[in-house]
Amino acid sequence: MLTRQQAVALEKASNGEFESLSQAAAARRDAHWGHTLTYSRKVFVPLTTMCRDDCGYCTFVQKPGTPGARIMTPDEVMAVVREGERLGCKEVLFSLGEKPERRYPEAREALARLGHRSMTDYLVEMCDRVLRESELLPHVNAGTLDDDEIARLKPVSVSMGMMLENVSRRLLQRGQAHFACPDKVPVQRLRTLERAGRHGVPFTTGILIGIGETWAERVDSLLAINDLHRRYGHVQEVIVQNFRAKPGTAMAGHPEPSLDDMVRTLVLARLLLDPEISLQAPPNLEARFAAYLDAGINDWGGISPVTVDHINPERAWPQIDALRRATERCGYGLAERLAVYPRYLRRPERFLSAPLASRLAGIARNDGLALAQCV
Ligand SMILES: O=c1nc2n(C[C@H](O)[C@H](O)[C@H](O)CO)c3cc(O)ccc3cc-2c(=O)[nH]1
Ligand SMILES: C[C@H]1O[C@@H](n2cnc3c(N)ncnc32)[C@H](O)[C@@H]1O
Ligand code: MET
Ligand code: SF4
Repeated sequence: MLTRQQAVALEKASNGEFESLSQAAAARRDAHWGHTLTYSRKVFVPLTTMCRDDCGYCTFVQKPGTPGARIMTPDEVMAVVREGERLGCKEVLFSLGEKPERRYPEAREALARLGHRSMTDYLVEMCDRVLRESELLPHVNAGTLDDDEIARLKPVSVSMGMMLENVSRRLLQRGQAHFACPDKVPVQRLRTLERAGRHGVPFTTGILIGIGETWAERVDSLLAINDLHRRYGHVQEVIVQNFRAKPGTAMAGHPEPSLDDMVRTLVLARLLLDPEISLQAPPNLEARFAAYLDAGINDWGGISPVTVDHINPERAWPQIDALRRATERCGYGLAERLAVYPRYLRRPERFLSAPLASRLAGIARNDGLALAQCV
């Protein structure tokens, strides 16, 4: 739809030019996804807040020795899951710090008390427990993963995710967002994305904008995602997320991207990515989120009636009713979806373990979720 050169040149497009591109993006969304926006009703489980990385924008991460640094116990996890079940949630989003046991003895000790040697081992156990003891479906957002980790997580989760963030290597330099972050080295992120493709894992990824990257680097990040999707067919959704500056972080004084920047980047993403890739932007990180609809998004991501957004805890989710009204005012409907997109249910032999495939087929039948509309 757009060449790299055209996409890079968009940085300088006038408002008038952008207007027509935004219409093209919305038309591309309508043609593929119809007039329905989706969301996933979920609970958010921050399995551990300890992390071996130190992203300049992150308030989720807590250093051992501070009160917030911990690993949730199985009982704590299951209490959240049961509350989600009571309120009709269908997804458990496990989001966690990356491999804290490789950096901190405190993390190794806490894991040992739970009977494990790595966070991934514990994560596999908890996903399995969620599947056995609840109706909810685990989705894993654990950062970079190796082949063995993906192979062990695939049978106990319906999908996995990891934000690419950006392919820019500049951001690893001292004073930049990803300084001292081994898991934010672009080639490591890309390898995880590729491994997920080879393992046939329905995958959520995306870019974080406003962290010091250039427009051309956003273009290259989206193109890298699209290339991997063309090889493996596994990228179910791409999130375009706006950086929010947080007090107490290295990037507290860094400017946040404007609404116009977000809208332009969403248009770029919709026009660069293959149309079957769902395009998601979070409604809780921008008060005027309804403007995203004109830029071609088709999904609002996970919304929880139970838990806060642990990554952006100061940003409350909109109530689902309010999201529905805002979506309807723009002429679109709102429908619930599962953590895994429908097209993967049509190719279960590659993308789902057999028990999960039959379980999902049952849920889709019984709940009449928005499964028909997309390819
Ligand atoms: O609906 C989803 N939302 C996902 N989200 C969005 C999340 O639910 C929230 O919308 C954002 O964290 C808002 O702060 C992610 C956000 C990330 O930054 C990284 C990974 C994910 C993964 C998912 C996901 O798989 N499904
Ligand atoms: C889980 C995801 O949350 C995103 N993330 C982490 N910190 C912030 C922030 N301050 N603002 C917006 N998004 C953030 C990153 O993209 C990470 O991959
Ligand atoms: N640590 C992982 C990442 O940055 C998971 C989300 S951040 C809590 O990708
Ligand atoms: S964003 Fe993820 S990888 Fe980075 S510090 Fe926070 S928890 Fe760790």
